[in-house]
Amino acid sequence: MAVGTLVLLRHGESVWNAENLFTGWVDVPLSEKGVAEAKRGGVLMREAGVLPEVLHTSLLRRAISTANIALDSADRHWIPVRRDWRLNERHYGALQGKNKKQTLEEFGEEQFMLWRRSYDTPPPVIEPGAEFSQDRDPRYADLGSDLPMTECLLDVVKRMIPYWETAIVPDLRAGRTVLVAAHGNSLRALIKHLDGVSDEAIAGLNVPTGIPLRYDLDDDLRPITAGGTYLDPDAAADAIKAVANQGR
Ligand SMILES: O=C(O)[C@@H](CO)OP(=O)(O)O
Repeated sequence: MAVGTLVLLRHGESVWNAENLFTGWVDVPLSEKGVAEAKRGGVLMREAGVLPEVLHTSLLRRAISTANIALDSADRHWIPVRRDWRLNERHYGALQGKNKKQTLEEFGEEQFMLWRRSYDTPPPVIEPGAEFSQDRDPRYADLGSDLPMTECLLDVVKRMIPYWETAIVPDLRAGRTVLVAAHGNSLRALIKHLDGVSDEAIAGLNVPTGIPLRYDLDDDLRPITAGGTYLDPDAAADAIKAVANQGR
């Protein structure tokens, strides 16, 4: 049986993206612009004839809302859904809730970019009980020692791959069109895995909000077109630059 189609969708702009704050696991809603981006993401899927048959999301409302809005505008609001913390955004540790511009000014470009984009340097850990910590959040009550207090991208790869292999791959092997609605850094982890991007090169890879990225995969689950295809390539190119320049 042919392997199905994979569609990756980063949530639309959140209110904290708009305010330039590190977000991570903090459960902020979409901004008005983010809602519009999600709707347009659904229109792009419908127009391209990319019709998801199953949805996988994180446990965060910006991804959940984006998927609901996009699928509604693609007339696919009825498909089955699985949600898992393993698709959550990278936990940003003690940086959660901090302003990116101020952090850049306080710590300098090199440290700022290490925390944002290095593969294996996590931000400082968040204190349990801190305002933006998730250690008392009931949705993560069963995680035990898996609950992160900070994460680098390598940590995200390690916790995301088991979900990819046990939950998403079986849907693809069954020939389904699979929508994964997630986050900038959890999708970077997945793209790294899919495209075999090196630890160094992944630092320069950014994912725009709200623009579906389509991957057709061969029998070995390798992308037929490296990097996949954005359903609106021009808008994606502009938005990728904006993400790369955040904090400036
Ligand atoms: O704040 C975050 O959680 C992420 C995504 O918005 O930011 P960055 O792109 O800086 O990793």
